[in-house]
Amino acid sequence: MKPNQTVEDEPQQSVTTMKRRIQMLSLHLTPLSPLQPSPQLNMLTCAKASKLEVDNVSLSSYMRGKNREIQEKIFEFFNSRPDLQTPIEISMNEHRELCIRQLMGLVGEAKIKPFRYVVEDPAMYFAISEAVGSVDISFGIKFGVQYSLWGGSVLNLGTKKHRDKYFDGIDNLDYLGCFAMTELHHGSNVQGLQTVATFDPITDEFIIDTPNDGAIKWWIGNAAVHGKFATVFAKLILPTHDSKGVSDMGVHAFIVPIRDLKTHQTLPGIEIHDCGHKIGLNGVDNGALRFRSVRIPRDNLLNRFGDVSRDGKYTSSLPTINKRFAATLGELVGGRVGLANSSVGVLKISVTIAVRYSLLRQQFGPPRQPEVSILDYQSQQHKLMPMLASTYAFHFTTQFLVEKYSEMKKTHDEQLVGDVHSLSAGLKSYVTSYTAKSLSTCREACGGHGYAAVNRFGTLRNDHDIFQTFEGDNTVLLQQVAGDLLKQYKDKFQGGTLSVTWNYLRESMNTYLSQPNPVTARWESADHLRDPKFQLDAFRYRTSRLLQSVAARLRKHSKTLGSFGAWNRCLNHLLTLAESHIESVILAKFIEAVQNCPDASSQAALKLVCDLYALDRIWKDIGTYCNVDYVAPNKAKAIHKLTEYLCFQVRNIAGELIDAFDLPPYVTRAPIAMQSEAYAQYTQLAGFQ
Ligand SMILES: Cc1cc2nc3c(=O)[nH]c(=O)nc-3n(C[C@H](O)[C@H](O)[C@H](O)COP(=O)(O)OP(=O)(O)OC[C@H]3O[C@@H](n4cnc5c(N)ncnc54)[C@H](O)[C@@H]3O)c2cc1C
Repeated sequence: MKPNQTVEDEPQQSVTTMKRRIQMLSLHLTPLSPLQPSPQLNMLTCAKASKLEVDNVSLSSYMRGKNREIQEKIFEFFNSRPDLQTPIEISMNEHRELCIRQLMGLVGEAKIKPFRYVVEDPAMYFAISEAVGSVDISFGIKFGVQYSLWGGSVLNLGTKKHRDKYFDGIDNLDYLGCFAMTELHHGSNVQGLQTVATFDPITDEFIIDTPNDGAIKWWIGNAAVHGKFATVFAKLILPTHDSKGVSDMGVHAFIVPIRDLKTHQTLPGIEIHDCGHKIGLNGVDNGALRFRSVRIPRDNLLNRFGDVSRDGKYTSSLPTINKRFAATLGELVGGRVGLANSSVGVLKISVTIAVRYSLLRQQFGPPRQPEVSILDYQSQQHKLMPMLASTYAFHFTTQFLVEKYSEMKKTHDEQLVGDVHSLSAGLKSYVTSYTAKSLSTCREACGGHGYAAVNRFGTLRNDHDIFQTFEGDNTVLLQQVAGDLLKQYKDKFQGGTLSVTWNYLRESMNTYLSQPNPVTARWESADHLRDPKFQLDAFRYRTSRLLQSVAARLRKHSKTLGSFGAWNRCLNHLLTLAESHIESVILAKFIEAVQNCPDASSQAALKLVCDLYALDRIWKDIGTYCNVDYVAPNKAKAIHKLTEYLCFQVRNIAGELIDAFDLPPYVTRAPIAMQSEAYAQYTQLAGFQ
């Protein structure tokens, strides 16, 4: 009984409450009579009545990155060149040839030369890469292999002599190249690579060898058909001076010419085979490479982190194999930043097609009234609106990642290096997994027409799927994030400082780990639930709890299982921790983006979307929150109701939110995304006049 309630009021209240409950129940149990308006539609009308007005121009200008102009130039160029557009049906060989022509067209005809941006202006480079991937994902990956992997390894792992010798050839595509790290037996475990590069002091050369079939370089992009060079990762072997033995200096990178520059013939000692037809990305020629005593000059060692002198002495500013290995791999994080960024690009395209079509498509409706748009169904909103909200959330967070990466490239600040490494691993993993799942959801949300190849979900899904695996398998990358969190946690206890993205854990040691407050656990007003402080606290509380509990479990299990066994025993827990942390970072960045938005109407729209992102995530994990008494049952119910309401609200501005991505029709392309002309396009394509 409430404090101001009288005893006489009570039975009256109970009767009213009971009546209301019976009414609610009967709504669920009674089949809708043809004359009755559906309760869902009543809710819709309500939601529509309070529709936000969105100033599309300002929202879209807030969303535009500062490098939008170059993206538009790329879209215009390819839009004007039907001969460079990828048809729906294309054979593997034709697709490979088309991809190389697309690349040549970009550089030679559109005069866009991205190579210098790899180091000088990464934000510009990633913007170009995202736009190129919107033309064709195979083209985007081929572009990435040339400039980010092959070119990036030369710039980031080599020194001035390499830059001077190779820059122009890579830039103008005379030196098409590959990045040969993975072997048949080893992908994720790069330290397990077996290819060897043995120094020969007599000839001043390295001899590259594939010691067994397991060491054949596998999956190497650009190798099967087009590549002239490869950056080959191999164990550096030096003869020792004192005895007949040799010493293994760990994995290093070497430039190995694989085809003749003029004749394009495969060079002696090198065997190249085709990895064949793949599930997707068939415009990229992945190949396998075997080396038999291939000699390369000593200068071809990419020697930024370790060098060999003429007399065979090894020098490095880094003291151990592990440190050199970490530094080498650390220079390659640009690829992950690019993949996270491009994956958001794919998600935007997919959500745009699905939402546009869902607004247009009508099925069923109240009796004797027009049919309703399928986006008016609660289930359709449930599939697509949180996805739209996540797309916005990822957009702002990957922008932040790109900024941090660019800053790191300029300053080489050590703390930033660690921060970007972990953030890029976490975001690449989280975003690409999310996009991969969403592509299937979008296809299904568009019904039969979603299955037509022309509407693109199949190609997008197949081409994007491998984003989850290359540049670091997602499950492996998440473990790096978890490992980093645990290290920071331990350092903190030992008096160290936390890096910027992890700052919130400082508080977690105090506030977040205290028992949940039983009073706030019951607060259920919309104002409270939509307060960014509540939302962020909830995300961070979950991360902090997971961190503390997994640390305790690891300590306990390592006594009996050793560290490897204990890690494996807690693996799922560790992965949940990493995802939870990444979600905390994503929400923090989204909230910041909402707060920084200068236009009031755009800010209101973004706030709505951000609230949906936050509450939907909390709702998805509501069991955890309830189990630890962070959220009481009444609050859980309020979160659910509010999430559904926000879905309705976001649905009402879904068209505007999609338009703010500003994707030209050339990029979306799917006829079902063509707004009002969708069906006309469709029938024309099928051959109807
Ligand atoms: C189309 C394509 C293009 C590619 N291009 C290139 C290229 O140009 N250059 C290049 O060098 N490589 C390239 N690769 C290789 C790619 O980088 C590797 O496939 C990737 O690193 C994963 O390694 P793997 O295939 O050995 O997978 P594995 O490491 O064998 O993984 C298989 C499964 O085991 C799981 N697993 C592995 N280790 C662990 C662990 N510690 N804990 C829990 N689970 C684990 C993974 O999660 C995964 O589900 C390409 C691959 C493909 C398919």
